[in-house]
Amino acid sequence: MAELVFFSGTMDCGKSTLALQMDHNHRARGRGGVRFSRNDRAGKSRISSRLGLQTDAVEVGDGTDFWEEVMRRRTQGQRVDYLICDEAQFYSPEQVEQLAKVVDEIDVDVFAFGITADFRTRLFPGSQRLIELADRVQVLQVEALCWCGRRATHNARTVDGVMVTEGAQVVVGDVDMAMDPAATVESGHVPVVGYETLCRRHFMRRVTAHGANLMAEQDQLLPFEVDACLWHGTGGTGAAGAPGGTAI
Ligand SMILES: Nc1ncnc2c1ncn2[C@@H]1O[C@H](COP(=O)(O)OP(=O)(O)O)[C@@H](O)[C@H]1O
Ligand SMILES: Cc1cn([C@H]2C[C@H](O)[C@@H](COP(=O)(O)O)O2)c(=O)[nH]c1=O
Repeated sequence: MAELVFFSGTMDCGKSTLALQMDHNHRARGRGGVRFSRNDRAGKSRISSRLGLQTDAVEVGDGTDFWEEVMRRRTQGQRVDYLICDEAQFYSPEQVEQLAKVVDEIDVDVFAFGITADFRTRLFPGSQRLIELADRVQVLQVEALCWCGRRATHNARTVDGVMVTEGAQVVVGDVDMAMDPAATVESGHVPVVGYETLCRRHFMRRVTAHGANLMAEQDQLLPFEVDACLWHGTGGTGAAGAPGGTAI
């Protein structure tokens, strides 16, 4: 029996890699599939993984109707056993309902991949509908990490290196683009939007890796020893993880 599965997690946890792997494995066994994506970082009509793999895909737009897409291909004699749907957080709730219909009415497996929540911790409408309708929501095994070493559960947005909680829901970007705010003072500068995965504690406190390093530098200037028990000791990678630092 066909299934609608939502593979979900934070940014940078391997969703697109898994999408490409699943497509490969199903195709290798003779099944016919169609790959879809929307707003991939590599550009239109692509599915790209940070591991270096990328392939072509059908770009989903506001007008895409998944039911019609599958029926058209089948009418033309193309075999369609499954759909790979990357960046599914950007699909509309109606499009997710079309995916459910494809599963239930014509027995096509749908494997959807996407983040659940935006930089304000609010569900994307497409992800919300997937959570409501999917046969299974599968959280990816590979965990993105916060700078402190804890599992990352939230996607923070930075503008010129500073975490923000206001702005448009959709801004395509990557996790490597956070920059030093001090480097942005020259005139004519176009703000750089980036993302950073954080644990809930540091998301709520708005402490990114850059902020944590700044605080650690300030700590080192203190003329006295700060009680070591302030350090939460989770094995963080930044200087802020060092014993003796202020608890952040
Ligand atoms: N140079 C690298 N070596 C090994 N693994 C890497 C490398 N770069 C990225 N990765 C892995 O790729 C994952 C991101 O994969 P990707 O499919 O692009 O994520 P997502 O689609 O969830 O944003 C990272 O969590 C990491 O495990
Ligand atoms: C949190 C958040 C993310 N986005 C964008 C940024 C990326 O282009 C994609 C996520 O891609 P990934 O393969 O999972 O890394 O979503 C956004 O538009 N708005 C947000 O709030």
